Amino acid sequence: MTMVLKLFEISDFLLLLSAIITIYVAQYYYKYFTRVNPLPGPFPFPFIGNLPQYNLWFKGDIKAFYGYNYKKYGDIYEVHLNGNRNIVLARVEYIEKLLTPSIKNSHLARYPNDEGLNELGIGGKGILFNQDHKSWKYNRQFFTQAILSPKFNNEAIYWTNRLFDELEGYWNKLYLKEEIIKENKNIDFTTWFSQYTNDMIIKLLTGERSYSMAAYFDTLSDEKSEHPRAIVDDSVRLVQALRKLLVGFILFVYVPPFLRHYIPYFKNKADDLLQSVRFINKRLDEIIKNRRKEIENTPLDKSLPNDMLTSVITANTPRDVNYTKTVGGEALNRPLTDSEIRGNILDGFLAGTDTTANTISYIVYYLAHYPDVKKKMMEEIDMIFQGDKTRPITEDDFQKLKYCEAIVKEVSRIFTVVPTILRTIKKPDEIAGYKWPVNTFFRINADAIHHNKDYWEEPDKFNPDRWLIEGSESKKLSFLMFGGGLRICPGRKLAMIELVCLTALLYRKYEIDLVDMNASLDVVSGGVTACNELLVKIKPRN
Ligand code: HEM
Repeated sequence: MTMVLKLFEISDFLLLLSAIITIYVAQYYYKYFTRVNPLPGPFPFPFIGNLPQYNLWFKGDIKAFYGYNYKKYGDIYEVHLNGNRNIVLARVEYIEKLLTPSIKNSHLARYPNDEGLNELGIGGKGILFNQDHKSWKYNRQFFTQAILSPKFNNEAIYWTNRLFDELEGYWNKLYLKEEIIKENKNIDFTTWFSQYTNDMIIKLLTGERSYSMAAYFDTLSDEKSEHPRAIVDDSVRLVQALRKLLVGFILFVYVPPFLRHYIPYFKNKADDLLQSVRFINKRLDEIIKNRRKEIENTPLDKSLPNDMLTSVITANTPRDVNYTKTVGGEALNRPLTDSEIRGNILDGFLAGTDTTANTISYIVYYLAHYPDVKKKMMEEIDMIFQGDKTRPITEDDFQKLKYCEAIVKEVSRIFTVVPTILRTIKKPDEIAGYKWPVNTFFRINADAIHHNKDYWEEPDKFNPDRWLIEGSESKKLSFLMFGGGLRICPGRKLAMIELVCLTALLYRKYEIDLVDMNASLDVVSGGVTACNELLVKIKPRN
């Protein structure tokens, strides 16, 4: 009897469960088939949308996934991921409203919701993850003021040279001694430049030295770097926490709170990330506090360092030459709080390291495959430096390195490091010929736009010269290396300084060859397309 009851109970339970699932599935597909503006796209599954196609077929590679669907479905299609309907756009005519630089443009949000980012403590602060229009505008004003100032640019050129000297010091010991050159050792270029950009951005943003390159050198060499171990370890801890946040924040954007809070796999990851954020905040707060003290103790007539931290601390104080009385028509003439300052510094790190480091790897890859381009570049470099392989690069040199600049742009067009750009509309609007409700999530496929023959002549040809032909400016919004509109990358000048100067510093002195000319680029593409490894051999140029 109890057996029968038990069976009855189990079958009842299964019946109930299957009824719930059937209702959910029916409701899911009812919503899907009655959605506003149905567009072509891969067919979604209940609960998981297009996750199987994205994860199983394309191994979570954004570039490959959106590239494949673009070929199949065209300039406008939809995919369903992470509980959101993504409208994917690949024509400049479709994105004008989203990326118009007018202050009247209200489509400034990136993500459909910011609950998770707020929970992580990075939403509503700084600029990168800030979806609050007023607060974003306020912070962006000071970020831009700091990073685009001439003295910041000079600082960037100075540190590009200085850290390159440090890098060469390590390379000399590891790869370039007479007896080692014969061994023809492989260098993982990507890892070195990832460490380089960490050290570079931390110095420029905070004025503090960090020792990522030294730490990497220490892992490769028996002879250790000259920097005290404790200082190296301390800076590595900060960089590791920052990198964890950079890679992991997406968990707080797309994974539902229930999973983050209660399901062990997600909860452990979420807790780990929250701990990293607490650590980062504590370290940055210490740095901010110390700098405030240093500034207070510096007489008004004495100049201050040129890093971003000093600029944002002194913004809207008597030290500020650009005292800003209004921001977007509103009186916001107060200095930034510590929490706002922290948000801006954090954003500079998150947005300014991997983007730059990976681009330099792609430049090396393309130059190796296009000897004619490399030859032309060498002519420019040799003309400017006249055989001097060691003098620091100046602002004047940077301005003259036009072909190097064209190479940076062409590599970024043909192999785009940020393949898609995101916007969510916060009021209904007509976009790409359809009327969309509030909170529609758009993904602009920069990669596809960069390869569209309507905007580019022979789009698949790697041709830096296209950037130098007078009067052949690319069509508005067809080049999205740095995004566009009001949220365009504020670090673009810094990025160009780093990339152009590094290209010249590297090639004026070294011959750089790929270890395997037949290998394609080894990349994984998320928000940023990251190079896993780029093995090269270097030797001094004759
Ligand atoms: C090759 C290097 C770089 C590339 C390709 C790049 C690309 C981008 C792109 C595509 C965006 C999104 C723009 C949009 O949504 O329209 C962006 C935003 C941003 N970038 Fe960069 N970036 C680079 C370097 C840097 C550097 C060096 C910094 C600063 C230190 C920086 C700071 C930022 C910030 C703070 C944002 C957010 C802007 C906002 O939301 O208002 N980036 N970047």
